[in-house]
Amino acid sequence: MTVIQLPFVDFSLFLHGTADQRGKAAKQLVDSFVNHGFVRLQKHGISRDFVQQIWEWDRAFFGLPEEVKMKIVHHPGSDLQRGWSRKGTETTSKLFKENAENSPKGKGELLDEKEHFDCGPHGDIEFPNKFPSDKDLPGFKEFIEKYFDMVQGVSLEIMRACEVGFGLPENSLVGLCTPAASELRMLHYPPVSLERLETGTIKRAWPHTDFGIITLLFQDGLGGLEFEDRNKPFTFVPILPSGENELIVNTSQTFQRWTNDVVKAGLHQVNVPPHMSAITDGYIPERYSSVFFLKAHREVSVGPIEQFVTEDRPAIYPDITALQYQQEMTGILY
Ligand SMILES: O=C(O)CCC(=O)C(=O)O
Ligand SMILES: [Fe+2]
Repeated sequence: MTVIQLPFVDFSLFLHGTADQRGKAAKQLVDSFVNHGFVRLQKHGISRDFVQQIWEWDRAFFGLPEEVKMKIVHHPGSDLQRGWSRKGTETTSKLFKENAENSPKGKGELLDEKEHFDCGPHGDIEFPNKFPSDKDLPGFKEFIEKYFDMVQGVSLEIMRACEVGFGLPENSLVGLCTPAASELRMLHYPPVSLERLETGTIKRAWPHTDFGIITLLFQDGLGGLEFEDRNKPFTFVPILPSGENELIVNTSQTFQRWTNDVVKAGLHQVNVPPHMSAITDGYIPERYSSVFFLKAHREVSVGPIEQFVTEDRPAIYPDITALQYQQEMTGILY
């Protein structure tokens, strides 16, 4: 049996290399997106130190008393997610009918065993951010805003690499992402018993694809993220933490729509980490991760862009705005 190896791309070659190196790195990135919907980036410009700080803030936020997190609770609906979503709120299983089809019948709702904090761009007027007060968690808002800007910047460089890799005009993708409408998410997966997972109605996250253009992800040392083996649809391969300060990037639905299915969204889930040694007394330890959903500017269309529409490949998706699309998809999650 051959296990798929997800390629590593040294992104510093795109950021700082010669024209030839930039072109090669961009091609590797785009090939991995097309083939797997996923890639791992090394030397992406976010330091190991900074990633450690993400885990510290993750622990600080999720360690707050429930009544403090309740002050910024997210209310389910089609509005963009802001503030704290408690366990059992977002239900990724609803995004793919295969989840219900594959589950043991009559076992009830398929829930995610996770809580998260979400925020949008600074000073978002349409969907205001909800941060804990300075009294409840001093420094959190400042850290998150700095992190947002940093990772939005890396995302736009990845979009530039996609422009080069696909031979698209400069700014044809980057220009669709400004002003920023992206979302940053901090995640906590509480400890969970194997017994509970074995009911077949609970997963850390059910197989799903994300709604934005691309998703940038850091996971802690425990692991658990898995991507689809496209040779065997709806089966999954773990992305083992390599210890290399890697940034995992997956393609999402807006990219699939823009490229008229040339770049398909990467299907993924969060499962029991593959090393059984991580399991103590029948419990899987808690896990932290953080994701950044690069989103198109809200007024931009998520229909196919002109370079991906030809006589042989007519437009598959309708022209609706990124905001309409996002709200439609968010509503399905509850
Ligand atoms: O925690 C992870 O590794 C994945 C999270 C995820 O897929 C999501 O929030 O969309
Ligand atoms: Fe996801």
